[in-house]
Amino acid sequence: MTDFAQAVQDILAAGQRMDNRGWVPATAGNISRRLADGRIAITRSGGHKGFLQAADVITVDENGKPHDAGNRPSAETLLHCQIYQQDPSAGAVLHGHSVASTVLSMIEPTEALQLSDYEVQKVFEGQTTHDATLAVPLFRNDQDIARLAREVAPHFGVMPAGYIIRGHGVYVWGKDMPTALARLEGLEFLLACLLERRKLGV
Ligand SMILES: CSC[C@@H](O)[C@@H](O)C(=O)COP(=O)(O)O
Ligand SMILES: [Zn+2]
Repeated sequence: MTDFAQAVQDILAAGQRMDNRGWVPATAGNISRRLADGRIAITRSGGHKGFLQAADVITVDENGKPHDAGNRPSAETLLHCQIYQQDPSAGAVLHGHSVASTVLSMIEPTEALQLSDYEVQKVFEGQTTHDATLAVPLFRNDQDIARLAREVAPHFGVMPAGYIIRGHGVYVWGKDMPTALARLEGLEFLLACLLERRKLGV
């Protein structure tokens, strides 16, 4: 199987998994995988990520330009390209719109969601104990993706392999698709816990 064919399988399976968990409502979310030759396999813009077909995955260069000019990649392709440029170890990027990430990022007055005392924090690199604090940065939503990317830029190297756009959703990445999926699942679990606690007022 070619690297691209494997990436297509990875992306379709990730879309189904994210849809099953309720993280990609309507046409929300986008998914990509870096190929060994440096190209990026990414979802087309606008499709439902739970029902992706092989033809819904296309390739772009490191700047987000589609190799076939007729293809329209995800509207947020630049955010994926930025992650691959800033983190050479990144091999897969996932973006979803869960209820917890949307609601918590809208009501949090500070610049980050602080997660501590949770065992599951350890899905993120550098988190070796529940005693540590995982600070997931929050960025203002912006339809100008290049401007949004400039807001995110200074945080690489400081933030964990994930961030949240307010009222919008999460970006998470990892060295490969299983790692990115595990981080997304871990982060969504933590956000769900935080939301429950806010509802309980504790
Ligand atoms: C349901 S609207 C969501 C979009 O505006 C966007 O945020 C999104 O996540 C999906 O965009 P896409 O261009 O399909 O990758
Ligand atoms: Zn989105």
